[in-house]
Amino acid sequence: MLRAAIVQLTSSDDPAANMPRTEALVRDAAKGGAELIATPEVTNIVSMSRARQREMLRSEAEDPTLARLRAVAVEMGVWVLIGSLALSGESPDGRFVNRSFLLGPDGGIVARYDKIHMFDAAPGAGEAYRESAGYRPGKAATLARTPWGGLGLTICYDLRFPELYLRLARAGARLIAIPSAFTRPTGAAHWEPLLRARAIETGCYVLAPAQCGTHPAAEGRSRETWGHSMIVAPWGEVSVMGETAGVLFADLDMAAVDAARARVPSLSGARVFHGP
Ligand SMILES: O=C(O)CNC(=O)[C@H](CS)NC(=O)CCC(=O)C(=O)O
Repeated sequence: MLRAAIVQLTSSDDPAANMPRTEALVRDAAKGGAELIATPEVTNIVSMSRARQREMLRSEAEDPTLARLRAVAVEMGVWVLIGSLALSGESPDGRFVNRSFLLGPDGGIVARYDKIHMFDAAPGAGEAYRESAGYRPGKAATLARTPWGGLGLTICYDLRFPELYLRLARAGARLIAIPSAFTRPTGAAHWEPLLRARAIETGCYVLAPAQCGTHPAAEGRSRETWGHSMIVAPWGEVSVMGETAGVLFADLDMAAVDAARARVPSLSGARVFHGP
């Protein structure tokens, strides 16, 4: 059994204000017995302003949220998946990166992953995002080794690209992280079915900690996120949060991965075919 926890947050555009709230919930999760604790996409800052991001963001080496959570991982003796940090100074073209970190219980960085698929979309209600203008996309899928098996690292909009998940599962993933900051319109329409589909088609546990609530407006644009953080079992059963910050625990029986794959062997059953 793995006791896992996901943390739901309403991150603001001030990393120094977000950090103690994040740390408090990670500590609550550890005190509740969680061995693996996952936080949402852009745990350190949600901002609609590139100017504000340029002012507040730091490089990986200087990021205070990363340093703080590494210390918490050591102190509490837990694995922490920082869903992502927005970081500057990592790309020669001046763009930021949207990077996940898996921390081991010794505080070491076990794996890093830069979000591959950038959210360039107009999901409705006058909202438009051009993530690729602000962030440099990653180019490499990442599978981390953990005591519970392979953990595939992905982020938010990646959820819509099922090939990535099939490749992670075929390479050995038994757990997949999908930390997110979903919009409200796409969350209402797509969040749960896409997460359940990824869990069912890969036969993996899916951990999907998300941002929720209302984030600071800037440049005349506001931002709300969907919340409803979820843990999905390989057979598709869901544990779900509401729309406010907090922690969700789940006891994961890793044998359910093998059981689901034995009942329906679609992960290993793909055939080579021609066309269209
Ligand atoms: O902007 C930042 O600082 C960090 N990046 C994000 O929050 C990204 C781009 S706006 N959000 C998503 O990918 C939501 C995807 C989504 O909602 C969907 O696929 O429907």
